[in-house]
Amino acid sequence: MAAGSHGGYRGYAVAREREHDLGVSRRSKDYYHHRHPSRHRDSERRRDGGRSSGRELLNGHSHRRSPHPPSRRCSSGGRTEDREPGEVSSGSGSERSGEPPLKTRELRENGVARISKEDTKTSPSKKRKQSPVVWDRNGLKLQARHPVGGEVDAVASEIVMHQSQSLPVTSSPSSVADGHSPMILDVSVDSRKPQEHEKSMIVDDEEEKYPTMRNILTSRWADADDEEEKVVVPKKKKSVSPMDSIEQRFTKKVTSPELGELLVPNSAGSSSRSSDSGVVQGSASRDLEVEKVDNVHAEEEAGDDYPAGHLLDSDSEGDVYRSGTPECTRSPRRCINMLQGCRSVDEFERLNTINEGTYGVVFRVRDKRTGEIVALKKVKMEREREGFPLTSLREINILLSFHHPSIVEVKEVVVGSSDRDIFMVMEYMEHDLKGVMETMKQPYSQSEVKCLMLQLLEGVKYLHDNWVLHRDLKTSNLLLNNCGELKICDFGLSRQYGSPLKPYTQLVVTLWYRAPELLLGAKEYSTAIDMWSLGCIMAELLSKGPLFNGKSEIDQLDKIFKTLGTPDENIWPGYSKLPGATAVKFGKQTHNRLRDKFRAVSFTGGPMLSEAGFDLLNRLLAYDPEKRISADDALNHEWFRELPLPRSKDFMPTFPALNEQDRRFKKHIKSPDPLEEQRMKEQGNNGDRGLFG
Ligand SMILES: Nc1ncnc2c1ncn2[C@@H]1O[C@H](COP(=O)(O)OP(=O)(O)OP(=O)(O)O)[C@@H](O)[C@H]1O
Repeated sequence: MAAGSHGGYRGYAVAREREHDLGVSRRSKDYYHHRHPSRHRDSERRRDGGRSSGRELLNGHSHRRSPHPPSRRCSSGGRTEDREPGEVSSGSGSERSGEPPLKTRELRENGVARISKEDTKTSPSKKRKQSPVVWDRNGLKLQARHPVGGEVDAVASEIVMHQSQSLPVTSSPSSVADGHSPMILDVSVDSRKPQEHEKSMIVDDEEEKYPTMRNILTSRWADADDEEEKVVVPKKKKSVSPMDSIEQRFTKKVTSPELGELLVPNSAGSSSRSSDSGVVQGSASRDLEVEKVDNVHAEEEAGDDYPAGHLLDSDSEGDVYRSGTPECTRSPRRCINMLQGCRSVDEFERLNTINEGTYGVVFRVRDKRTGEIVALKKVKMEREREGFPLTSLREINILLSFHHPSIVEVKEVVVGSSDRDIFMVMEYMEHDLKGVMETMKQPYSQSEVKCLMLQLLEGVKYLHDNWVLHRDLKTSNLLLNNCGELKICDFGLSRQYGSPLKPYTQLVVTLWYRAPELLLGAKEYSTAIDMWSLGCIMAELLSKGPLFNGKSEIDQLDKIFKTLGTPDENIWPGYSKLPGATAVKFGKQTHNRLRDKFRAVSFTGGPMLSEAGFDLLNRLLAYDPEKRISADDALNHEWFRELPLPRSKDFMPTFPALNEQDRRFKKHIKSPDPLEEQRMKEQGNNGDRGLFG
């Protein structure tokens, strides 16, 4: 049991008063020394009052700059090695450029970075990190780099979801060495599909209109080994018959499916299978088909000719592009029965419903076999006309691939009695941050916020290092347990991003946490959107209330501008070119008033934030996405090194397990969610129609 759990919540309040953000427990110091030995030495040396050096203009606000601006380099190896068991890891054992994944010298357009080709070519020392997840692109020929190097047919590179193949916590894409997308796809245009290729270059929305073969079998594990990546494996896949290939895979896997493992059917269209834990009878209709039905992305819906229940594997030739007959018989090697080998949901005893979100309902259950309490998230299918919801597929794909202490773990996928009952089995967490804050009388203290922010930043760094944008970071998507651990959940809106940036939909991120570039219509965006959300979350942790709680996009922008000042070309080059910048006239607010909300010293009980803390907050909320601090740099920010030091997880407050209750009908003020917004727009019930109607 965590030390902190002895005291419970009442003890916590008393302890917090005692701490009062000044005294730091010896344990806490030990934690810090242990965690950042070199940083501590540095900070000892630096504690000389030289904190008033540079000044920098962020958000039009002149503010103090840390005397030791966060190094663009992140301390790497030491941090990982020195970690206490269970401590979050930055996940970076690899080299760092000191810049966010996409950063090299960049061209700027609409305030959003575009990578320059010359730069990518002239950075031979930088190595692109492989993305763990590969989405197929219809109309494009996918050539995936084999984990041990070289290019292989995308189908050949299928990777079975398997615990032992978890993506290493260490990763750092750092940069792009060859100017290709970090998706590791050598994309050559299928000459038969010129128009499709052109379309795919236009916008993400467009690209995603196609019923692509996104599937959870094409995940790929990042491989930090330079040498291995350089090895070229001959394209032997072409010479292997599809059926051979399937059979090989089938015979290898069918007998003992591992947790989360996805199996290939032994014959086209047939999917009878059993597992030792529960027989799951299948049929073609039980298979899952990846269908392009993404509620959020304003994407074109798939043709009606895809029956529900098939998952198509990637197609390296692009020849099933929007094809109307996805039956396995037509293209057996592409048919993946991802349910094969999955356990039945009957193997779990339902304890209670935790919550019902937009994309699924979450239950607390007990695994009858092991007695373990886990969370089951049922994938919502009713909104899908057919096929498997893309959002859920992405979530399953990413969560099965990722293993990090700050990211909720999906253990396996299980199936129910009906074709459409698919569940993710996740580690169970007692609370989510939003629920916890609603029950707290006082906000978290600075040292507690530091503990939570460090974990959050570690998780986000891991995602960004692995080329994934979460795109919906908010307090209800941050789970907490009574061991003081924070884990990011809900990857329904997440997606892989690449280099160069491509246009993506703006309708992502719950309104209150949505970055200004999204609100202003930027279609090219990157990791900075998640960092903005983190700024909003940090402020919320400190004040126990949302920072910008707009009711509509315009209201949201208005609230941001009133607090941070109205942006202009000086503080945000490219701002005036953003579609929304001229669409609405906002009142001119010249000052950044953020400091008024977070005082360095508070006599009124309001949230307190030191200069360094304010500096970090301001950098997270920088208007210009290029100036916005990266997760890597934020982890190295002075604030985490100054007193009060981050609280040890062991001493974080504990609360009665909120998730043992049914929280579905609890009334709370909720930020409009992108899916709800989309629905309202579809229904023409837009209230405030937003910047773009
Ligand atoms: N692993 C878990 N353990 C305990 N509770 C969980 C877990 N995963 C999710 N929950 C609870 O269920 C809620 C909804 O989960 P999640 O956000 O994944 O669903 P969603 O349908 O995508 O929700 P949203 O509408 O916020 O997008 C969370 O806020 C949390 O309270």
